[in-house]
Amino acid sequence: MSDKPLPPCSVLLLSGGRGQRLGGLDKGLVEWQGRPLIAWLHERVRPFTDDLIISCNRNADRYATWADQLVQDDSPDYPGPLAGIRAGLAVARHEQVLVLPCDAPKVDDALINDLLAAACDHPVMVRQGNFWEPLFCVLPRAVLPVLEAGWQAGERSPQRILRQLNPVAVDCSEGDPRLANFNTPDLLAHSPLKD
Ligand SMILES: Nc1nc2c(ncn2[C@@H]2O[C@H](COP(=O)(O)OP(=O)(O)OP(=O)(O)O)[C@@H](O)[C@H]2O)c(=O)[nH]1
Ligand SMILES: [Mg+2]
Repeated sequence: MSDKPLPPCSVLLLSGGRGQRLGGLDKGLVEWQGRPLIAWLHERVRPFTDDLIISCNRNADRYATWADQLVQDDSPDYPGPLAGIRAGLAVARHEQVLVLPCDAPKVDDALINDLLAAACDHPVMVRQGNFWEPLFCVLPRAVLPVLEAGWQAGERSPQRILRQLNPVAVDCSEGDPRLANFNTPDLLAHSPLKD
C-alpha cells in the first residue's frame, strides 16, 4: 500500500441491472451475511469519500440511506453499466471517481488505496492477467465527453470504451478473492465473510 496522500474522490456504486441470475431481484438490496450488499460497500467506501453516488435503475428511494446522491437510469429497460457510469460522472463533485459494482463486498482498503493512488488523467483499472475489469476503476470526470460520444454512437461496453483511453493498470492475480462478485443465490449463500 502506498503512503502517498489519496486524492479527494467521489465514489460511484453501480447497483442497477437485470439481476437475472438472482431471479430478477434488486442486486444492491439482496442480503449477504445478514446485510444488503449495498450496506457492505457503503461501509467500505465511506471513509474515502464525502460524495457517495449510487446508480440504480429502479427503487431509488430504497437506496437513499446509503447515498449522498442517487442517480437513476433514464430508461426503464436495463441499459447496462455504462449508463450508470455516465450518469454518475455527470453529477460527481470531485475530479476523480472511484467506480465499483455493488455485488463485490470483498473489495478491501488496500485495493481501493492502490486504485486511488494511481489516479491521473487516464482511467485506472484493475487488470487480471490480460483481462481488464472495467467496473473496478477510477475515472477522471474529464472522460465523460468521450463516454457520451461513444454512447451516442451506440457503444455500450465500458471495457471497450475505457480500453481506448490508455488506462493505467492495477494488477491483481487471477482469482483474487477481493474481486469476487456475487451474481447468483448460490454464491451469496455460500461465500464466507473471510476467505
Ligand atoms: N445503473 C446500472 N447498473 C447496471 C446495469 N446493468 C448492470 N449494472 C451494474 O453493473 C454491475 C455488473 O453487472 P452484473 O453483475 O452483470 O449485473 P446484472 O446485469 O444485473 O446481472 P445478470 O442479469 O444476472 O447478468 C453490477 O454492479 C450491476 O449493478 C444497468 O442497466 N444500469
Ligand atoms: Mg456482477
